[in-house]
Amino acid sequence: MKFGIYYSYWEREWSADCLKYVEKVARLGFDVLEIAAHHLNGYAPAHIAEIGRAARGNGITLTAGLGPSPQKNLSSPDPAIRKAGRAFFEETLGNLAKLDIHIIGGALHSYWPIDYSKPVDKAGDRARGLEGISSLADFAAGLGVNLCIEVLNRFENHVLNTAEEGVAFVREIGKPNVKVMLDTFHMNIEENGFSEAIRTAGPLLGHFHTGENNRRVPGKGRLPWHEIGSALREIGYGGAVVMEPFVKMGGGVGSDIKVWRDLSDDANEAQMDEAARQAVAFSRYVLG
Ligand SMILES: O=C(CO)[C@H](O)[C@H](O)[C@H](O)CO
Ligand SMILES: [Mn+2]
Repeated sequence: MKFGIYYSYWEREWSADCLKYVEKVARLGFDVLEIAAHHLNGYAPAHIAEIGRAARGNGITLTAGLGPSPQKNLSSPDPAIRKAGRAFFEETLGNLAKLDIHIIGGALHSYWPIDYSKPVDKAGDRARGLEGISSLADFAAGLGVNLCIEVLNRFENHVLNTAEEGVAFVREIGKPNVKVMLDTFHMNIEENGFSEAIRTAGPLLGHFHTGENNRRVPGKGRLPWHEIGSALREIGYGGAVVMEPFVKMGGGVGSDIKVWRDLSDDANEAQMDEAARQAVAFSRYVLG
């Protein structure tokens, strides 16, 4: 298992530059830095090369996270939007390959967060999302990228809310580089049990997010980390465990995640760093 953190822990916007976090997370004891793929296509080629060099130099593996926008939604009923989504993914996947990134995770089959003021068509969105990911899978495989389909809680997405639904979706696609992704924050809301859900995903588990019940860093809440660790070891999970804490209000991140109070005890950057350092040490101990 490799242990990582999504840099959105420190940032208010998904478009924030990830470069400065490469050295920081290495210093704090992480193996993996997850970067937002939302605006990767806007990075200059020289900047992409610099991030890649920094990652190699610091011994950091990069992974990518994405909540596709409604305009890039592979499950949209509008064929023009699906086409724009496909073009966005092709360009993004090309940039991921340049960064030696082999994993992208998120609601890739849909968009995020869902606008529930509109009518919900779960069956239609699932069918179109399935077709979109199926037809993208070989393109991603050609670039060495795994598409990890994140199971989210009901308030953020309607298509896949449980490990069982995620597994059925990924099995139906039946491509070796399309995997299930679980996130302990969402599992805590939707699953009957953590071990059961992790066992359901089994060998199809391609990426794993951790966060407490209230999205503080692992170790500061009440999730059953020993149970989660035992289940990950039982299925022989050898992938990345990326913590995804959200503790500060503000910006696009704060509003997408719905952070309406400070959950960091008003931490400054040094205190945020220290909490992350302790959380990765805790994660290695309890999950590894
Ligand atoms: O858990 C999540 C949202 O609640 C997701 O992993 C990411 O935050 C989202 O896809 C943005 O990258
Ligand atoms: Mn997540």
